[in-house]
Amino acid sequence: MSFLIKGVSVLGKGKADLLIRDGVIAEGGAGNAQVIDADGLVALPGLVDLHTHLREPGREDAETVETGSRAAALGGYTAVCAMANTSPVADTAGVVEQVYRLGREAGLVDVQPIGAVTVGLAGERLAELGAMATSAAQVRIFSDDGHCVADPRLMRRALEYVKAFDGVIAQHAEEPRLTEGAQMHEGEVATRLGLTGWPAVAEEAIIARDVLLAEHVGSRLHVCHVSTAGSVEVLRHAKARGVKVTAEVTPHHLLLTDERATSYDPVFKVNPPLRTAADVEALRAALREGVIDIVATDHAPHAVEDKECEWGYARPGMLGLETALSVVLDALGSSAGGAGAGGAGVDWDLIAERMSRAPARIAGLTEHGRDIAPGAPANLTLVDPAARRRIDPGESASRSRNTPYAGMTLPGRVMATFLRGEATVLDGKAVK
Ligand SMILES: NC(=O)N[C@@H](CC(=O)O)C(=O)O
Ligand SMILES: [Zn+2]
Ligand SMILES: [Zn+2]
Repeated sequence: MSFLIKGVSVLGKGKADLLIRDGVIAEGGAGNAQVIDADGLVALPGLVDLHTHLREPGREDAETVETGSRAAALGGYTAVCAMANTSPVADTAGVVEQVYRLGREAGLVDVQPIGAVTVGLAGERLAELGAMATSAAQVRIFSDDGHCVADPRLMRRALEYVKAFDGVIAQHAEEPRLTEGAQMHEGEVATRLGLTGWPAVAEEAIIARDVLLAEHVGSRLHVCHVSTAGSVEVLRHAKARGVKVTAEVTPHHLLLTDERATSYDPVFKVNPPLRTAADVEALRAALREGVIDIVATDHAPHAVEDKECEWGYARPGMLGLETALSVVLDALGSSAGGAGAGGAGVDWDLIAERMSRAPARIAGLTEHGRDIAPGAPANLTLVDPAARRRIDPGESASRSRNTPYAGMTLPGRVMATFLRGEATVLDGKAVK
């Protein structure tokens, strides 16, 4: 199968024809390639998500590897890293290999399993990190996400252990003693609503500790879902000292604030919680500047009974894969004076760096996040920057419906996605 993508603007610059053949960006005659009219479309390297919850094994009613992969492809992704908080937990070679195999079978994106740091995410003893690293899934990222590796000695040992194979520990930074019973961001809104607060310092204290630990042992640390202005300052300081730390921000923390909780709609309940407008501004600036390296979705599907209940009982987490690029275009566009018609003013190279190249580098996914040039694997996505779409939860390819953007109109639309030269999305629709 080959494709000729006609008149596409690669990273928003100029116009070119792209030939895809035998899984790579090719040169030469188009032959009998299927022609795609890409007038007005922007080509980006396929997006890479470093933080996705696929819920399989264990909660296939909320998401499966296949449904989550389809949502990812529709969002422009060609690779996702699947978090370990499944049931059973992905803390053995057997479970990570199962998730890896399910991803290959679905064939919609490359699914790279993340291994748990501790057995059962219990924070008591290290999981079989080496066995997961040498398994068929070749795990390089380890995380207890959903839980913080709170014990500093365990965190130190995990950081030391993964150094041998250039692995990285992705930390969910939340000091558990400071967030007992927490329901939302600790601040004015929480006081008004009478909900227990999740203070910014619970995140910042763990990041500060962990960058010092990473510096001490010379290992790589990745910080999940950074949500506060104070965390940005800690990261800035660590990076200036040369600590090997990278960080992510979610689309929702770039767009939404704790004011959303006034609706008491649990769709806005998430960990870490939605913060203040000042935090949102700081996160946007940090992402532009590079203090925050990447956008990661933290796509967290939940079944209806876990979300459509009282706030206090609802599980934290929200969908993200299908809306991430649009939210980022909206968030980065608006404070830069507004993305113009047809995406004028969008820094596409920055989008490619923060949503494809840098996450691919952190995860060690060498086939992704490559320049769109002859010989490179044809992992790419075509975006219509002029489109605007109203988000309808019923249209989601995810098995869950907990999108916080329902009814909002967002810029940009993914029109096509290619994984190793095979179309996974065409005309804005999933191919299989
Ligand atoms: N983000 C969330 O609120 N929830 C995540 C876990 C996590 O990312 O901490 C989940 O697994 O549902
Ligand atoms: Zn988390
Ligand atoms: Zn998560």
